Amino acid sequence: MSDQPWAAPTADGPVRGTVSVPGSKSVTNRALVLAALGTDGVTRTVRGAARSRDTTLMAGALDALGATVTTTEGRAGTLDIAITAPPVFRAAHVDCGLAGTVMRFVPPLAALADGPVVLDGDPRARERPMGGIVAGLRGLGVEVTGEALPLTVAGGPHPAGGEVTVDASASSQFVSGLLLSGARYARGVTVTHAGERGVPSLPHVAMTVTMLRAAGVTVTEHPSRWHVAPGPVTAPAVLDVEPDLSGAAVYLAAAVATAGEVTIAGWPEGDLQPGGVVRRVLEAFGARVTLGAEGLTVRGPGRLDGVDVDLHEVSELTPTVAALAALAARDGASSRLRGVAHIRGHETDRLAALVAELGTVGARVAETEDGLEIAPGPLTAPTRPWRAYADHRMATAGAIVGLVVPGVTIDDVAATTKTLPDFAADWPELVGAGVGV
Ligand SMILES: O=C(O)C1=C[C@@H](OP(=O)(O)O)[C@@H](O)[C@H](O)C1
Ligand SMILES: C=C(OP(=O)(O)O)C(=O)O
Repeated sequence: MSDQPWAAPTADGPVRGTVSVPGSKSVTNRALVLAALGTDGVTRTVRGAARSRDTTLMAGALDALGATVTTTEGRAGTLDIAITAPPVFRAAHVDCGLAGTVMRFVPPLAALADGPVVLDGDPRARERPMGGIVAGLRGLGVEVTGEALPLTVAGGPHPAGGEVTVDASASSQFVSGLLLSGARYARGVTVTHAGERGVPSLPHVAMTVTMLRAAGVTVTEHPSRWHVAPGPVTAPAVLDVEPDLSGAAVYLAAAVATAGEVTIAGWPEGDLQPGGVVRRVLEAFGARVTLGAEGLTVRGPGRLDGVDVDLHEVSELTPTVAALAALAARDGASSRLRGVAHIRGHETDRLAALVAELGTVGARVAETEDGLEIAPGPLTAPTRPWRAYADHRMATAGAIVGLVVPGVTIDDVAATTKTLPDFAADWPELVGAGVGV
């Protein structure tokens, strides 16, 4: 973290520009895992990966476990990461950082190693929920020491697999993690979710299923139950990574907040990420959204509408939506964000963090059992620097607020490198120059 808070640029008019966002960390990290699980000795290339902390951590984890990982410059600032699966994974120490995808996707793969694998991460990572992975692995015949990070997975290298019931209401990544390596378990893996709440972020489980199937794995889906059959894992030789749509939403929010116009180049046609939901959420604020040859374009309204949205399926959008809701409140509109109780276990407790940080600019935000309520009222000069809590999306939420509230500074803009390595340079350029970045 730098000692100096970062001055968030204030927009002196509508923000206009075209933005190319980095590849999705969710797609990249699944692709890296599937390449490392390959059963045919073929080298696979994950093309267009972001140079972000989470993807670097995943590549580092797979390297430590014995995969051959070669990173080269890709097009437009991206990375191409070539991965060859090892004959057998080896004992290792794995740094998960603060990456949910690393801490939940790697332990099931570590069970295929021929020795113990120790996983640890940032201080906050030790507080993030791991129950579904730990209980799930034990139910599948894998010895795990610890209930959260630091964890040791004993290694096998031939885990039995079978059927397991877990409570995945704290994170969809419990399900995704168990499924991703499931084909390499002797009996495959069947995961049933049983919990007080449903599995959040279900489109991310759908992403896992789609990418497994593209890797030749047989997956059967039922409500709250998924089965991966044992068998070969043979992902395509080149795995292309789509732009990160949750990252894109931050740049699009600049148009929504300032009655501007922002285009995201290369908006994906498929439904690997919930792009349609991103569009609908921004439209709820009164934005106009169009998809054309040049990409997805959002035009912001003069006055923002309040929103009443269930973000259970797209919970990682919550900080962005909360920032826009605070701006709508300034226009006299109240908002309600629902279905996101589990984000108390994200990079930070995002509900508490949003109440505290939006409060520093005078927003009247109350935490509910499963979300936030934002009451109408003016925004005022910040009382102190906006805290990022090492959370990329808290940092970008502060930047969105800073577009219209002069004087917002962010204590740790480097937190954005978790998924958006160039944010601290791109954002001022977009806000100030009104040209493509
Ligand atoms: O599998 C994934 O790539 C992700 C799943 C979601 O996690 P939760 O289900 O814990 O919300 C999402 O919020 C996270 O940013 C990425
Ligand atoms: C929740 C998030 O990340 P993670 O993959 O670390 O859970 C996120 O990116 O908003």
